[in-house]
Amino acid sequence: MPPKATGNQRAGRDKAAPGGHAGDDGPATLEAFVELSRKLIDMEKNAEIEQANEETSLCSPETAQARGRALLNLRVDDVEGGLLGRTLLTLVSNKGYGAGGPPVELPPHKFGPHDVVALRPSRGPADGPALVSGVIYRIREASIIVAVDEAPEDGLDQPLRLDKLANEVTYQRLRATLESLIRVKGGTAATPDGRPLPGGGVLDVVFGGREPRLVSVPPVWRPRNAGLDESQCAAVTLALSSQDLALVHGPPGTGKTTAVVEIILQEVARGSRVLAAAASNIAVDNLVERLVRSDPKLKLVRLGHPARLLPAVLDSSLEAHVLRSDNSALARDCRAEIKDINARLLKLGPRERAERRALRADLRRLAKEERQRQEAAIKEVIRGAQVVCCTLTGVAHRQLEPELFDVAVVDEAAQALEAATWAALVRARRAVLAGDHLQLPPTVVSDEAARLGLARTLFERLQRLVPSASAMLTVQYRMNRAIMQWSSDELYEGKLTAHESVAEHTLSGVTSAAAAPQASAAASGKGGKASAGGKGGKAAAGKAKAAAKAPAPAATSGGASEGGDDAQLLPVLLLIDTAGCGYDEQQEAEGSSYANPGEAKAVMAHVQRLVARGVTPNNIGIITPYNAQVALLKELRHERPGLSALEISSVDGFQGREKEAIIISMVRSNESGEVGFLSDRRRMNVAVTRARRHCAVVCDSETVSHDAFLKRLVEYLSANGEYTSAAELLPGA
Ligand SMILES: Nc1ncnc2c1ncn2[C@@H]1O[C@H](COP(=O)(O)OP(=O)(O)OP(=O)(O)O)[C@@H](O)[C@H]1O
Repeated sequence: MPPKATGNQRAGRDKAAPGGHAGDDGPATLEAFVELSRKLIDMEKNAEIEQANEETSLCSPETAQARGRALLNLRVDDVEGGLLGRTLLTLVSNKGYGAGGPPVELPPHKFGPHDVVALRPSRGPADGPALVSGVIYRIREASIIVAVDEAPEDGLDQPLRLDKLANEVTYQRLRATLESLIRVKGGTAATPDGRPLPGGGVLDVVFGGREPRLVSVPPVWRPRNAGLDESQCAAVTLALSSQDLALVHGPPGTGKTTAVVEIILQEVARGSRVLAAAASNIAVDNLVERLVRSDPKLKLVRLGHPARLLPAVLDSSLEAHVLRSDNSALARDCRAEIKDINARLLKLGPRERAERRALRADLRRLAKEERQRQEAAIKEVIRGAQVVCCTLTGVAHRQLEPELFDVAVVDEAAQALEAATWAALVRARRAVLAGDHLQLPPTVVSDEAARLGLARTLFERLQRLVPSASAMLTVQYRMNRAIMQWSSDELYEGKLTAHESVAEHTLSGVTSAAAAPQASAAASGKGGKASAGGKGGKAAAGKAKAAAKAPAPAATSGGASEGGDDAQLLPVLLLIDTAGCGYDEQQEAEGSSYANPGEAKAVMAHVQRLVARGVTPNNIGIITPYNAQVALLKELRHERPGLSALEISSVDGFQGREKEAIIISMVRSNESGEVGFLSDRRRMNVAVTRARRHCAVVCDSETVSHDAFLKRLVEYLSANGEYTSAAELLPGA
């Protein structure tokens, strides 16, 4: 049974660290893997359905809305054609309708782009028939745009509710992949026209105990991207030399996608046909954008529902290619003729039977021809593509069934379920997997399924199983060295180095000089000093001393006023300690997410201090592992003018992204030293490494230091950055 407090499996639910399977290499045989996976996928599907039911149909509409799974009392503000034949419905709140002003902000919700949703009458039953279902195209503060195949003719002129639907297709496809794996091993898996699926070589490495093979002489290749570093070049060489399987391990900011783009371009240059896939639409789009930018002549097609694609890649979509094709023009002619015949049919009298029959026969013939022309257009575009890009779920789409590839390249492979990854691998002779198993694993709703291995990825397993097939990228292009070093030492055996372009960069490089004088006044006397108040006073004072003794040069900002007050006020690393401030955590009434109102105020005080120093809000991100704290911080943001561009999200929401300044709110503060999933190394690794120039951690050092890993983080921040007590940020609070 899924946890009650669901709402979000990614954040807010405190559970054992997912993927705590160190040393567990998973089932040894393919048969055991398939059997276990079938069971775990069913568990996961049931957990997701149960979660959806609990949060929607089994509770009152108001509770469903409070849990973020439903939005009530909406109205359609706009119906637009476009998006390659789909219809876009813009939904806004009915509240305040008619008052003449702009639509009011939607209540907090957990809808995200690409979610499958149903639109129903607000007053009807939650599990009643939908007026229409579709995919979320865009989300704004006051509106949600849903892409549907066709707008319903009736029913949109009443108060509406929007519900998130469980997406069962994903599970059906995962099961189908598992079945095909058995057939690949037996040599009986084939395309519809009888060609055998080629993924057996990779299966032999993973389940047959065979060592990955390399060509005897590594191929010579001329980089398309002249700026690749040595470790990226080595990864490309390994991938091009591999005869079955290569892994690219890319720690945060090390240019994993840059290396993947180069691998794909090199493969195309030597005549390979490439399947490029990733678990999420956003990762696939990112890859498409980068590939098209690197080689505008590349024959590339992006498969997927247009609502799920970024506008920048729509031009590469299958639909856009098909619309441009000759077959498509002929199909359009058929459609025009069909329309014409239908109009003639309407005008015929009841006696003109023979003519009616003849026109009907014409209609059938034209409809068949239109379908055939469209299918031919689709086939032609896919066949002609050097690179086919789609999500791992999309690989199982009917349109790809007849297609085979020389190499399957999977980006963000450490965030993909193993069964999903195999969908791509069985379609190609060779595979390249890129990812970082030391960042967040795939999202799994069922705790039990995660515990039994569903969150363990093929990438993670292969890192241990065949380390010789893996190349690690070691130069990072994001973080100041002081931010990177903690992550490097804790998770990457100290192997990372900071590229010189970022190693010393600080917030002074992105502040507007105009704001500085005001800033000094706003923040004067608050940086770099320790407070000694309340229950944590002693510890705080002790740590402050340590920090004062060892301020690393790289850990404070330089820039215009090197060494002066400004430098002190914009440190690279900052620990804001709430120990002794009495900011106790609070657990949600329903569920197990936590919030900490006192800590939230301290976080916002630091945001304002940064803004006063000239850091623009769009350069600042707040990361907190708990949904309840995300909601609380968003309320505080709303109360403060000028902060709408400040991003506040769970760790998952920030994976793969970066900000100049990151503030981490750890939330947990209790007498017993409970830290929940804060102790997940991978979660904290992602949080810290989103920061380019400034990382502030707001926490109760006494509580979190009960965990050895977090204690080391607190000590690292104290020793290499500045320390301040939250009491100093909020005097008199
Ligand atoms: N060899 C290089 N020289 C200079 N900049 C680079 C190089 N490789 C990557 N970068 C830069 O580093 C940043 C991160 O690169 P990229 O997006 O490829 O990394 P990633 O590893 O996929 O990122 P993430 O950490 O989000 O997974 C980008 O701004 C990119 O331009």
